[in-house]
Amino acid sequence: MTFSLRARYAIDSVPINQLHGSSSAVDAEKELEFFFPEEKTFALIKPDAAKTHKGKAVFTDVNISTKDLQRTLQVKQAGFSISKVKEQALTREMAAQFYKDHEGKPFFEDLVNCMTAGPSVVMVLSKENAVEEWRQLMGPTDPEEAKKVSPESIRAQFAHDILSNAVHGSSNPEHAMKSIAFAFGELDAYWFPQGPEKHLHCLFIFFLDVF
Ligand SMILES: Nc1ncnc2c1ncn2[C@@H]1O[C@H](COP(=O)(O)OP(=O)(O)OP(=O)(O)O)[C@@H](O)[C@H]1O
Repeated sequence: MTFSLRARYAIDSVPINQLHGSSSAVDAEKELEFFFPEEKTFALIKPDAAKTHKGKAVFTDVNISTKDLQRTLQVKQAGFSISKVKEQALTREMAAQFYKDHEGKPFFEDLVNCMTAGPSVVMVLSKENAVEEWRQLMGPTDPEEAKKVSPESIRAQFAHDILSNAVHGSSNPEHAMKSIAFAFGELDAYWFPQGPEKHLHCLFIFFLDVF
């Protein structure tokens, strides 16, 4: 004989109706968003890496199914949704503005040159704790250090050197919003619907009485 979850818990003298299941895919999405809010981060594949790896590598575990897939690096078990992606060639003014915190440092001119050497791939990535997790996935700034402490990271695998280090990721949520506005416009930074790439895979069930 089989019992439903509700029936089984009722038999165990736990108040009935303590389970909830989303009544539709739309409700499930709303409830998931409520309990597991997604964060957005800004990610950029720098010109050298975008050129070198163009067309031969893919984001394997990201929910993306567009032709832009061809232009991204291979990232395993990342679990990000790519909400926005496009190719963009930064001007010198844009690159200098983007990295203005580093103005005056000895590598600043080289950094601007590196960022304007060709088109970059810019993306908005969504996931719970996206900012921190993308930075972990990138690895340390210097690929030599990345190879030692985080050999699976993107920089350990794809960076050329500390300057031409394959990828950028926002360092905090506020920077992420500013960079998204910079690349995609204000509206996109503060509101945009989930992209068509985001698929709902799970049925959401939670216990109402556990807290
Ligand atoms: N010592 C250095 N020599 C040459 N280039 C450097 C050096 N330090 C940093 N850079 C370049 O400047 C960028 C910004 O440096 P930052 O210290 O903010 O590192 P990061 O936060 O790991 O990188 P990013 O801001 O690109 O995500 C680096 O990604 C790298 O391209």
